[in-house]
This record gives sequence, C-alpha cells and structure tokens, in this order.
Amino acid sequence: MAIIEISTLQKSFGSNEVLKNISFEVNKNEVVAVIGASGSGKSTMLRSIVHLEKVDGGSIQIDGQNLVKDGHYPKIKTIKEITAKTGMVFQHFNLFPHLSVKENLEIAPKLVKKTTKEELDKRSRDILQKVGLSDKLHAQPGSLSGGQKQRVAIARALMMDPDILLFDEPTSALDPEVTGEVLKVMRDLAEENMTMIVVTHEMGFAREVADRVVFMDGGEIIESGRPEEFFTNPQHARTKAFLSKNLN
Ligand SMILES: Nc1ncnc2c1ncn2[C@@H]1O[C@H](COP(=O)(O)OP(=O)(O)OP(=O)(O)O)[C@@H](O)[C@H]1O
Repeated sequence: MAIIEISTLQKSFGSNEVLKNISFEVNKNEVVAVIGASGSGKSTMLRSIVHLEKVDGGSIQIDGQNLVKDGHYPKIKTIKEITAKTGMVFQHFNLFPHLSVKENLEIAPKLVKKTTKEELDKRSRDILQKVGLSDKLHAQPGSLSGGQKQRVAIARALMMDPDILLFDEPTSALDPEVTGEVLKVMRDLAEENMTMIVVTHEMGFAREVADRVVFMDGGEIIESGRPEEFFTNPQHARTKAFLSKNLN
C-alpha cells in the first residue's frame, strides 16, 4: 500500500527547472534509495515532501491526505498535520548547538505532544540507547563526533514517533571511519520496517538495504528498480553512465 504518492511534481528556482514531472510511490515499510549526480533535484524532491520547499505543480499525498494537489496547498494547520508523521535527517545534522543532547531530543515533542516530563525522559533515554549513545544524554553537540551527531539527529527524528523517515545524504559530511555507525542505525531501522527514503551516494547501502533504487538525473526519474536488477542490469544509458562512474 502506498504511503507516499507523488505525481507530476514540478519545481523551478527562477529559470532553473529542478523537478520535471516527477512521479513515484513509496509503499508502507519500503526503503527507497534515491541516487543521482549533484544537482539532479534529489534534495529538492525530499524537501518538498516535508514542505521545506513549495512546489509549482503536481501532487503529493501522504497516507491518503493531500499535502499538495495539482500545485494547490491546503491551510497551514492541515499541512502541519500531514507532515507531522514524517521525520527528516539532514546532511549537516541541524542540531541546536546550544542545547544538550537531551534538550535537542525533547524540544519538539515537548512543544507539540502532550507528554509528561517523566515520559519524555524515559523516551529520550530509550531512543538514545537504540542509537548506541546512552552515555551522551547530557553532552553538548560540540563535544560529539560527526557520526555521533548524526545518530543524535536520527534519535531526535525518532522522538516524534514518525511513520516515515527521510534522509538527505546522511553520511556525506562524515569521515569514512564513522560512516558505518550511522549506516548501522539506518539498517536497524530498515529491519524494523521503518518506511524510509534515503538520498545517498552510498551505493553499498542502496544495494544491500534498499528495496528499491530510484535514479534521478536532470530533475527527472530516469530509472527505478529492485537493487539486484538495477545494479546488475541497468536499462537506461544514463543509468549505465552514472553507475560506471560511481560504482567501485
Ligand atoms: N534554494 C534554492 N535556490 C535556488 N536554487 C536552488 C535552491 N535549492 C536548490 N537549488 C538548485 O536546484 C538544483 C537541484 O538541487 P538539489 O539540491 O535538489 O540537487 P541534489 O540532487 O540534491 O544535489 P546534491 O547532491 O548536490 O545535494 C541545483 O541546480 C541547485 O543549485
């Protein structure tokens, strides 16, 4: 069953047409890896799903509700309700630097959910344990490694109990030696059947963890398929050219 339905999405920045009639669906519990060259529109597509970008045309339905229909948006209250169940993890973590890990985790649920202090405390401890950072509850982000910061960012997204998690190049800003610890947390989430869209340059992750790979080029979806077919027998010349440059 599709939990995200995107159809004929269009977006331009001035004269730069960044999304050209993008259509695709994500099923509940599916992990979709989105790959493609820099500037192909991957981030813009992801950001549109959480309303960090406003599209010019097309539709996005999340769990049966229209975030945007034929380029028209509902009122902001409805938009907030629709996007509330989608969490996002960014390349550069976007933690609040002046707040502790615990405060970073609790700030959003404190504002929007009716939760007691005790429940929040238990939840932040449980989720930090899940990402392997129990000992960092009271740390400041500045004292953490990049891999630890990104795991805190994932924990923060999980605090809102999302149905869908979007990752925008979550390991691209990390040193190679800490990339694995973040990918492991993402693998664990995939195994727990979290619905995920992951924009990534990590071909190993796309090949091994994703249920489906989507290749974008020049604002279009060129090809998508199950990883075993996509990587061994790409159909499109542009996919072949991209893979020959990016697979090692
Ligand atoms: N806020 C913005 N204002 C103007 N142009 C933008 C903006 N955001 C993105 N763009 C442009 O849109 C195009 C697509 O960018 P986008 O970040 O979506 O691509 P991407 O595939 O995610 O690339 P990367 O891997 O480099 O992040 C690029 O040409 C970029 O310069």
